Amino acid sequence: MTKRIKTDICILGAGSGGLSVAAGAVQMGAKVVLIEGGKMGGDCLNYGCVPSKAMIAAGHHAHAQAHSAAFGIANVVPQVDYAAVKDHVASVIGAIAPNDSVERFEGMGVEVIQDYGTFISETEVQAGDTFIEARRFVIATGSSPLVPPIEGLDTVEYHTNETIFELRDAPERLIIIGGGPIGMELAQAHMRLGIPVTVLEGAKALGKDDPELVAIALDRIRADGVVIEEGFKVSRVSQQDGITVHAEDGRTVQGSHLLVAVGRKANIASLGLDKAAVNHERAIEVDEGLRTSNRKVYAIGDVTGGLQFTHKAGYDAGIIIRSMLFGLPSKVRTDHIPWATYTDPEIAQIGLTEAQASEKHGDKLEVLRFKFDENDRAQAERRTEGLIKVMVVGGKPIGASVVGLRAGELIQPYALAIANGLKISALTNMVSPYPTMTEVTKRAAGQYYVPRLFQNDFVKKVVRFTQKYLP
Ligand SMILES: Cc1cc2nc3c(=O)[nH]c(=O)nc-3n(C[C@H](O)[C@H](O)[C@H](O)COP(=O)(O)OP(=O)(O)OC[C@H]3O[C@@H](n4cnc5c(N)ncnc54)[C@H](O)[C@@H]3O)c2cc1C
Ligand SMILES: NC(=O)c1ccc[n+]([C@@H]2O[C@H](COP(=O)([O-])OP(=O)(O)OC[C@H]3O[C@@H](n4cnc5c(N)ncnc54)[C@H](O)[C@@H]3O)[C@@H](O)[C@H]2O)c1
Repeated sequence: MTKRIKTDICILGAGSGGLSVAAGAVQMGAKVVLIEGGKMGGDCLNYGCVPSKAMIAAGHHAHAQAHSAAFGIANVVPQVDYAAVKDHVASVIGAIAPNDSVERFEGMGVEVIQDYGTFISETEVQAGDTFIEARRFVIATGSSPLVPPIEGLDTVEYHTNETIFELRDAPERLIIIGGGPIGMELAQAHMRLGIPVTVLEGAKALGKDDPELVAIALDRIRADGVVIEEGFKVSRVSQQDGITVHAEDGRTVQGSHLLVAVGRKANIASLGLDKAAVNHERAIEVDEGLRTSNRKVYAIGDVTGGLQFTHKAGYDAGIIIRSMLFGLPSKVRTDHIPWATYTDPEIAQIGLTEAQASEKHGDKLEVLRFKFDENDRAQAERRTEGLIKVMVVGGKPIGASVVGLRAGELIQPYALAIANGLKISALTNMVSPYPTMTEVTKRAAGQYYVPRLFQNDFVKKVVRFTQKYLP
């Protein structure tokens, strides 16, 4: 039966971005309709961040069993039950799912429609038999795995992030096409669970991060046993001795299972964007305030392209709530959005990398460096492979890059500093408890003062003078 709804805000997509808008807007008094065609929680909860980090955690435990001898504890060969690991993954998703559930959002007062939505005009969306007119629309439909037109791919059974976490029989040998964050995180997790993995990367693995840091991470990932073939331009895939992937240069790699992880495509195909007068090419085009070419329609998160992270979708949500609910001008910025790749060691980045900062600021750039082997906690943990670099211009950090144990946590003081335009002295003024890994963030900042204080003749003269005459 046809139903018609008039509302303040209608959101398409209940993933990281859409849920944040819905929760914020309804709790501040707006009437909100939330349309979700797939699973509540979107990619992050069901096929992305959560299952991948749960698998990484399982891999970490298996790896620790096999690598404890240096601590005086005998190594053992871990007995991995792949299906039980998947039960663990499912139970972690299950533990978080209530936060994103229909019941929770209906409890807050959101009207949730479980169907796919499509624009039928500039002011109306249809979802099943329901027609929704809204003062403002939010497109938060996310992205899907990009499956490139590789010859023969459609003749073999392949996985993407949408199916790999459902697989319960352990692959004998896993091939992953794509050495980005998805490929490398899942490669190392599987390897540590006892599954031989080969990653086929067309260019450079983890190519979006600082190459010096990436080299440190890749050394350890290779030491775990992952084979990483870079510059591997896939020409075709065939069903031959299991699955065989062929490169343009004649290399071939065989495996029992194939995971394709070569990037994302925005979920825009069935949104009726032309009827909504929303400009788009590969992703939805938005202005600085995340408004589309139709002023009533906003777009946030993965569907806009750019940085595709859960915390970016959540940040976008805050920007448009300000604008939709209070009419206040608000602009997105991206210089303060960090990211982390949860390989072991992790790699984390905020702001400009050294190469980007050098290109932009030339001689004005100072790069501060601190290695983890000078950190006592890293020594105690036997995790001394690690490096932090901080890019400083005019006394302020404009970027930081970290590789090492818990880099995703260690980047956060710099996330705070860059978000608030703090000087490098804000980091050196901080007192870190000893012994913690976070001390590396302060010690890196401290390098700023080494030439200014410890290698400075003028300072030395002043100190000699004061030592003569100070009572
Ligand atoms: C394997 C993997 C690991 C990842 N790990 C991390 C990580 O560790 N940290 C991190 O920050 N990011 C990570 N990401 C990225 C993160 O998952 C995304 O950036 C995030 O989910 C984007 O949120 P979103 O709200 O834009 O879209 P999504 O979370 O994808 O939500 C979009 C929702 O819209 C729904 N939808 C689509 N079309 C319609 C329609 N027409 N009508 C109604 N509903 C519709 C979809 O079903 C979906 O539920 C990972 C991604 C993957 C694939
Ligand atoms: N820890 C995290 O925050 C995290 C983890 C996973 C994913 N993500 C998000 O999901 C996005 C998608 O991840 P992704 O790893 O799929 O994409 P990506 O675009 O980051 O990396 C894809 C890789 O595949 C390679 N590639 C592309 N086509 C290829 C081909 N035909 N043959 C061989 N290699 C090919 C590219 O050179 C690139 O290195 C990320 O950019 C990120 O925004 C985040």
